[in-house]
Amino acid sequence: MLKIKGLNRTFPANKKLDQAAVAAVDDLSVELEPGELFTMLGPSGCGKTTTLRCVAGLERPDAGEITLGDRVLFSSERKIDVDANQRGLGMVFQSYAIWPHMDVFRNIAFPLEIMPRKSRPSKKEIRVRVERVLDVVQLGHLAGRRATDLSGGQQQRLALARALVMEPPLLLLDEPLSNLDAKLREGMRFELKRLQRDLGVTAVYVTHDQVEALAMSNRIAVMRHGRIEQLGKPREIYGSPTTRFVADFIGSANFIEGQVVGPAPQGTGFVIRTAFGEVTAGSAQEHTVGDGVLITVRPESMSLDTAAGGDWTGEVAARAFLGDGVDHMVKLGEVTLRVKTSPRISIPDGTPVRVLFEDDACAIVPDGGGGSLASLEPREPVGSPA
Ligand SMILES: Nc1ncnc2c1ncn2[C@@H]1O[C@H](COP(=O)(O)OP(=O)(O)OP(=O)(O)O)[C@@H](O)[C@H]1O
Repeated sequence: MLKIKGLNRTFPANKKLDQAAVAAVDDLSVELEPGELFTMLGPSGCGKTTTLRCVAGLERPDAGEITLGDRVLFSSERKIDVDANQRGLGMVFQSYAIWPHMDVFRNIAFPLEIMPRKSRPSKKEIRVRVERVLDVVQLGHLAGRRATDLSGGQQQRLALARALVMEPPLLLLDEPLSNLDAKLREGMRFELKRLQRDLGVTAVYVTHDQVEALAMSNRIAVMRHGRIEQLGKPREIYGSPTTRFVADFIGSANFIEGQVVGPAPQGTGFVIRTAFGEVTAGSAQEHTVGDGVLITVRPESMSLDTAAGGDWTGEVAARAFLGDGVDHMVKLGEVTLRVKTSPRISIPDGTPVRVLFEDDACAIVPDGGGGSLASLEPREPVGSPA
């Protein structure tokens, strides 16, 4: 499958525009498994699109090697750089450029019709292939409609059908759902995943939307500054972030500083003393008594008790109704914790509350990455006032 080795792409400085050089992709290596949906996730500017464009052949890397099966697509050492249109990859980008003057059928057939004569399928075969992908993306009943008369979601499926009709060994998807409204985007996530799985096509998916990445991917590479910060299954990335950056970027983690008191009396993990009380936290690493650590806890792994008093007592500072729950921002001294409760619970601002932790709620962040504590304050709740 796709193998990327030591990929580098630096955009040179531009003195006129007063721009410094940017290492958009910095020594990136990764190997995809056949049939997987592999997501590159990260904030704007972390190098996701540049990596994808290098694979597509739309961007020339400075160094590295890209191979697909036993075909070398790019190698700086061997001076190989296969043209984009010779790589035979399927691509769906954010702005899915459909041809407005053609109907749905022609939009899909066209890439086959313009293939070089010796590899071009017969007219009959083109028809069969187009009808098959129309079926897959469930647009068969709209084959004769003008592409511009389709809804956003239908246009998106059309773009996908046009990529699939080429029967590519690898599908490259760059934020293909970002132009759709929230409801449609959610539906398309599952549809896209179903299509990709049913067809058994390997896909590289680029997004900055962590929910999308968690919902769709077999594996996620969280990227930062042109490098992969963590690579793993969605559950691993969410449950066991290995750096502060990943914990903060995926979901809406809380962070609390503390000190190791000793091993937990039961099971694995350590007892951590914090300014607000003690808590047990799991860890993939060894720690000694007195170690300063940072623990992370998910908003949905805590609950609130209005019979306040004792350790972990704070005050509700703000709330936001999210539909499937209520985010309570609880102020404990200098720290604000985001606690997600069931939608039936709404505790008024100013109420003293005690924060309770589920078993295995807390994990010690190994902290391989940077990010100051100040930047790790929970973001404002997104939702309407509860
Ligand atoms: N043609 C270019 N010339 C100069 N700098 C560029 C060029 N293309 C990208 N960059 C820079 O390279 C870095 C990585 O960009 P890239 O588009 O790969 O990021 P991204 O993670 O896909 O971001 P986004 O989610 O905003 O698309 C950014 O700092 C960007 O400004």
